[in-house]
This record gives sequence, structure tokens and C-alpha cells, in this order.
Amino acid sequence: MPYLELDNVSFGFGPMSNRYEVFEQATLSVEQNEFVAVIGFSGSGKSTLVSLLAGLEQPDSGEVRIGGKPVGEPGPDKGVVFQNYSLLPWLSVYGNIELAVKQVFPKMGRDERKDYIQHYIDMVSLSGSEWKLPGELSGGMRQRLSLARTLAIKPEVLLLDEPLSALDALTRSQLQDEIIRIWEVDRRTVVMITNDVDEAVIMADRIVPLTPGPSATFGREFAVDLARPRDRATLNFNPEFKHLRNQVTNYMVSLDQEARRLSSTVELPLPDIQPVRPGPQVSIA
Ligand SMILES: Nc1ncnc2c1ncn2[C@@H]1O[C@H](COP(=O)(O)OP(=O)(O)OP(=O)(O)O)[C@@H](O)[C@H]1O
Repeated sequence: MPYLELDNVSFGFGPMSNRYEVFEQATLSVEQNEFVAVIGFSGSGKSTLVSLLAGLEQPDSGEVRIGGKPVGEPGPDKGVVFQNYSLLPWLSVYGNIELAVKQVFPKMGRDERKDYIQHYIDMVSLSGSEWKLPGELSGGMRQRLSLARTLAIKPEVLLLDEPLSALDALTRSQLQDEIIRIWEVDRRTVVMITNDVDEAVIMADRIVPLTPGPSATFGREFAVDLARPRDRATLNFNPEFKHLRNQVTNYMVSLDQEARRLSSTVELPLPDIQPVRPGPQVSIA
């Protein structure tokens, strides 16, 4: 039975007179502890999908379910890591995690809480930076902190909204490996939004493309049957990896071409204006 479900979901922004339909009857099923990468073009609805899964937005029709129940309000059962970190700049690394932990586990004793927070700081390799403020951290360290803070509230579903796209290529690949290392030790259901095919193939169990908007839906899925742990150095020479990467890339290109073809054949309504006719000639003496 699927754990996380988007069941025939339609959702749009704006009033009826000027509406933008983001999703039309979109359906997605994710198994418990599965790692799914949703890949899509800019503006296709990736962040909106995260908002719907997190309960920040409610569908116009259809239903979002977790464990068979409607998703409900945002809460610690759904942990979101955003692209832009969303850290409190006046709190240290320790303080940012502590705030979240205190909110979700108010009864945890002081000593236990200290060890608990340190465990998550160590997990994301931020040991030694406990008392630094977010402004004193690199982009990669800030995203590690975001991840630690979200993991520390023990969400059942982890929603990663393009968490690595603001990082340089080297830091990005390091963090991809770290996220997978952490997920392999402490499995949970993950939906990661990405616009990077390689990232999706290296990290996910399954890749689900989002068709270009408006009225996006989910396209053909790709299972990633590469054995774990995946070593990026050897993957580059793995024919299965290369084949899958090409398949996904070609499919995304074909989705884009189809969307462009459709938008160029749409007939634009022209205003119904009577042509101006010249009046009688007037001669000026
Ligand atoms: N609050 C809003 N009001 C009106 N339209 C919105 C709102 N938020 C998003 N949209 C529109 O909905 C569509 C999907 O937006 P969304 O941010 O989910 O896309 P995305 O795939 O995450 O884009 P990107 O990759 O560029 O961040 C876009 O066309 C966007 O303009």
C-alpha cells in the first residue's frame, strides 16, 4: 500500500477570471521509505507540489494522503528542507536545531536534549561549528544545518525542495552523498525535487518527471535499479547508469518539445475591431 499519495489532485492559483492551473488530476504514489526524485522544468509546479505534500496548500480537488489519512496541517511529521535554508540568522547552529527540538519534544530533559542535538550536528559533519551563526557558514554548511534541523524533528516524510541547487558542483555532490549516507542509516520516505537528471539517478529509487505547466501532471516513471551504495566515481563508467541518464534526459527533452509545439499551435483570440475607413477628402485653401 502506498504511504504518500497524491490522488487525482488539481490545484491552481488566482481567481477564476485569471486562473493559472498548476496541476490537473495529478496522481503520485510513494512507498514507505522509498526515495523518489521529482524532476521538472522551471515553473512546472515543483515547489507547489512540496506545499501540497507538506499541507501548506490544499488541493482544489482530489486528495493528498499520508499513511492513508488526508495530509492535514503542516507539522513535524512532514519535514521540509528548502533551497534557501530558512534558518534563523540570530541563532547559532546549536540554537537553530535546539529551537526545533524544543518545539517538537518539549518534554525532553536538558541533558538528553544536549546529546540529541549534538548527534544531529555530528551526523551532518558540523562538529566544531556549534556556536557559529548561519552568516558565518558556507552555503553547503547552511544546507547541512537545515538538513540536521529537519532530521532532528524526526519527520515521517522528508520533503527536499531543490535543497542543493544553490550550491557549487563540488559541494553539491558531497551533500548528495551525505544525504544518501544518512538516509541509508535512518530510512524514511523522501520526495526530493530536483532539476538535475544526474542528481536524480545517483540518489533516487525512482524518478518521476513532472510535465511542463500549465496543468502539469506526472509523466512516465523511471525505476533506478542501480545497487547501493552508489559510487559516483565508478557510476560514470556503468552502462546501466549512462543508459538511464540518457533515457531520462531524452524524455525530458521530448516533454519540452511537445509543450513548445502545443503552445505554438494555440490560436490567440484577436480583438473584434472594425477597420478605420478614410473619411471624405478635405482640402484646405
Ligand atoms: N502564489 C502564487 N500566485 C500565483 N501564481 C503562482 C503562485 N505561486 C506559484 N505560481 C505559479 O504557479 C506555477 C508553478 O510555480 P512553482 O513555484 O510551483 O514552480 P517551480 O517548478 O517550483 O518553479 P521554479 O523551478 O522556477 O522554482 C508558476 O507558473 C508560478 O508562476
